[in-house]
Amino acid sequence: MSSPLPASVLDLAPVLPVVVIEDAADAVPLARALVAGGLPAIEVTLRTPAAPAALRAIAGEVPDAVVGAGTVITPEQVREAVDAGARFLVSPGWTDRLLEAMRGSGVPFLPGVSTASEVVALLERGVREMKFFPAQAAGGTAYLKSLAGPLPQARFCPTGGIGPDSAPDYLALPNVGCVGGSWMLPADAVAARDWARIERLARAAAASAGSAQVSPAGSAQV
Ligand SMILES: O=C(O)C(=O)C[C@H](O)[C@H](O)COP(=O)(O)O
Repeated sequence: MSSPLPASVLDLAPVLPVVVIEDAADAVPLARALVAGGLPAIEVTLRTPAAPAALRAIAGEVPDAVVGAGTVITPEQVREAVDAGARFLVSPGWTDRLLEAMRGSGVPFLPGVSTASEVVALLERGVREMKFFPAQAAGGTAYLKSLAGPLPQARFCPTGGIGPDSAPDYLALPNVGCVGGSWMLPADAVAARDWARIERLARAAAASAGSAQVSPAGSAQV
């Protein structure tokens, strides 16, 4: 069996690849390429009909991966994802109904925020770890630095528009635990099933995270 997971999604790995899978047959080789490149925590978005089968395949066949579900926006999807083997849940936003389902799921979760009021509302509900989405469009590192003043207890996984150049800047912030993104999974590489290229890009992403001044709380590995 796999080792126990950290209680927080932010402490799984510094870089969380965000995967969109059109063909469930691609799930296992894609996950193996990410793991081989040093990215063991993998978010499979529930944006495609293939997603539940992809989750199930990775959970069953890639023991070194820690697979979770992204784009979880309904309580029904919480159940579907956990049933398929998701070991963490990520959402681009949140509602009280969704939060209740995520809390009841038994796996760590990250609701998404993009404003100070949403952060305050989650803190009020006892949630301190959040996805910051869409990171670049919502204000990037400058916005997260500004939040750290009044709201230092909140920690984030910024996602959305992050690339190899900006990832280390995010990871250097004290209120960032990990960054998410799809930059190591170009659509043409996935379409061509170029797993070797994806492994190279994953390795570069993992290395750039290693070169950032990661805060101690964000540096834990699986
Ligand atoms: O699907 C979700 O739940 C989302 O919230 C959106 C994703 O996190 C971003 O689409 C990934 O960002 P990119 O690296 O810009 O591709």
